[in-house]
Amino acid sequence: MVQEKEQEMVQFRAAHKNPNDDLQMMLSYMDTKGDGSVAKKLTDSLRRGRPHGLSVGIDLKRRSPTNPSFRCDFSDPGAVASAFLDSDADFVFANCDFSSYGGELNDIKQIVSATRASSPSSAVIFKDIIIDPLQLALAKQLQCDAALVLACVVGSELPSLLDTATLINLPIVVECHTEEEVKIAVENGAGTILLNRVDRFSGNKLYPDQPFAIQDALPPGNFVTTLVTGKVTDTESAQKFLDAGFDGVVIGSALIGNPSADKFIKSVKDLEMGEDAKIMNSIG
Ligand SMILES: O=P(O)(O)OC[C@@H](O)[C@@H](O)c1c[nH]c2ccccc12
Repeated sequence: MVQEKEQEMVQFRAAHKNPNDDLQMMLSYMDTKGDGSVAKKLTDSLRRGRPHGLSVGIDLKRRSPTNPSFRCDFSDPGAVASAFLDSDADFVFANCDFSSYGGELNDIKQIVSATRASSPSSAVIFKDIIIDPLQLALAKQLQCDAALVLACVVGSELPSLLDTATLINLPIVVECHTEEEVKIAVENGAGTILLNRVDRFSGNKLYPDQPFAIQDALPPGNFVTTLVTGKVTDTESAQKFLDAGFDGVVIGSALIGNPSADKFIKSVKDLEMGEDAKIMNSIG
């Protein structure tokens, strides 16, 4: 996946190499309008379930690299996004990487405009294999509320991508698998961490309890927004994430193309933190 993206980026960089190019210009100047409202919108949307409930995000994908049997050929991604938001989902990941997720730029435009129209406070997060700052500028140009960066893909480039994101005032969601990745992300100022339970390096194996194992790497005081993803298919595990203090879950194949999706969203959103967990989380 990363190699394919590298190839694709050769052309993309060439198309945007002129210093007067819109994306280049965006990367060259600090966004001085940054007053914290962009970050606040994202946090509010990702923490809409708080103080005692979970938020639900949708991974709007037609294909899944971790689950080859999944496939859903919707033609109007804006309408699909609106339908999920009407069913009380809180935010949407819009997929850009065609070969892995079956998304494309036009999809993102449609998802952004449909979301602005039907649920303006809901965040749209640009999801791609991000390896170049130009992609952050693209996410900003498409008016996404944030972009996803995979810690395992960018490695030592993570701090500089986070700096670029700060410069252009685009919040970043950092996807992490390990405690080490969480530490590096947090040390470098990441405001939102997405913990993925599916490890792409070990043949897409599911580690159901991984989020709990790496929670210690998060700073105390709820400053960082935390989401869990990877084969979230039942309310029992969602309840555990809620009690452990996570803010939300991101769900893909269990919702896309599922005729009972609205019921599943409702059942997750109806969960309430257990009494012991309320005490623990108010201290932690
Ligand atoms: O519920 P699923 O089909 O397991 O997929 C969701 C998610 O784990 C996966 O698509 C994913 C991996 N990384 C992400 C980052 C953002 C959104 C979604 C994802």
